[in-house]
Amino acid sequence: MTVVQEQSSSSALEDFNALVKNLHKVIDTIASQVVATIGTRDPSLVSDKPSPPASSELLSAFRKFTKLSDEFSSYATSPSEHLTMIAGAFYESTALNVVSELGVADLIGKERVHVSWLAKEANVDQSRLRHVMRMLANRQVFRETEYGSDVFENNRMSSILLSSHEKNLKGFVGHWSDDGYRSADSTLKAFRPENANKSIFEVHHGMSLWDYFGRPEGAVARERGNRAMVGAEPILHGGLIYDYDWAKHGESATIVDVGAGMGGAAIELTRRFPKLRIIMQDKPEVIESATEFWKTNAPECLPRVAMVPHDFFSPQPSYTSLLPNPPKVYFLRFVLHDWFEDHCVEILKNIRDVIPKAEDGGRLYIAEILLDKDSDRFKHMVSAHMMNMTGALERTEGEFAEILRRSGFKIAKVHKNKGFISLIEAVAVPQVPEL
Ligand SMILES: C[S@@+](CC[C@H](N)C(=O)[O-])C[C@H]1O[C@@H](n2cnc3c(N)ncnc32)[C@H](O)[C@@H]1O
Repeated sequence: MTVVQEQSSSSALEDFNALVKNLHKVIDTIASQVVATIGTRDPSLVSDKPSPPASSELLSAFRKFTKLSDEFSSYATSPSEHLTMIAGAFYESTALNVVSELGVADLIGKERVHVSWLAKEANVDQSRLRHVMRMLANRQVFRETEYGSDVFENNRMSSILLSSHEKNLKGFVGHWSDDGYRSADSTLKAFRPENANKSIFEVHHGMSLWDYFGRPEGAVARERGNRAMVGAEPILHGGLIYDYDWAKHGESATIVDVGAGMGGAAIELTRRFPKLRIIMQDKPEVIESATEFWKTNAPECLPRVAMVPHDFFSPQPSYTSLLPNPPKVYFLRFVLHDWFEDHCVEILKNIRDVIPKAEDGGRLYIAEILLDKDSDRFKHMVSAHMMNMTGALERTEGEFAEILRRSGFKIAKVHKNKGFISLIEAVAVPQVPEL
């Protein structure tokens, strides 16, 4: 055991001063960029207009700010208050789930409405609903016209709970604060050594998330999970689609989106690159929902998309005999973070068997959150959610390098872009290691 030396008060002060200096720096960047770049963003948060895309500099300043301000708040609160806030964070989470399930944002629409009317329409207790609405308004979700007025309206945050919003966050909220919340109840039990190879979800439900999704009683959760990936699009893709030139593989190249889900990424890609083709692979029931989703939301792109039921643990189709232009590019977004390392290797080896050589244009792209020393609360929460639902975690670049090495690939480049996800570009190495 190492004995930790107590930090001297002068070095603690130095740390604090450095933190304040860094915070000032990012606040200055944000302030000047907000004025210069997104001057139209309504600072009162009342507007329901989508925010214009922010610059990389601004997004990176926002990320730094969240991390530094969290650190700063630990100086500003007592340890007991700090821990209480962490212990009680689930109250905000459940409050959000309640308003999402009740459809409060839809009921409010563009009006200003009294909580008594809301409670009547939603058939719930008025004083409890008021309490929840006020707690959320205090966290900038909904706005009470004046404290104590009991009159609420939607704002920029609550507007993404509107069902009419193509990328509404209702699925995400349910997936995290209902399905995730429930199985998180078994966290401590899952930490026992006998459960090391199971996700918390599996310990709780006695079956994996994917098996649960495939059963009739898991249909609601599956739909939420699928919709979560679409709703999370604005948070997650950041620069994935816009900062990277996907057309460099050829204007009408074909990309195989492995474990594509509803095609959250594929929709954006086909919209942005009007000749690009995508082969979307996923489980049959997901492909069925995805087809319906595309018919409603992106019918104009559908002719360039092939929806293919495919289990990524079975050999990849080679497509060579089927297409004049067989695919050279394989893409996995938020797939590997669902799986333990050995499973990831299995999935990637199946791709390795069919992907063209690097010199012939073969490329594997993995879009995932990469953990590093700058990772903030958001990234750690996503990682905790993965540990809960699927057993895996978010990974570092080094951990991906090892998974790729074992699968017969190597990293060619890591593209950092706006937003949370990084894009790992990998190429096949001639020899797959025997492991
Ligand atoms: C976290 S979601 C990511 C979806 C999509 N790539 C995205 O970023 O929106 C993981 C996806 O893997 C799919 N999946 C799980 N097991 C699979 C399997 N054995 N074969 C194919 N897809 C699978 C799930 O159905 C789900 O759509």
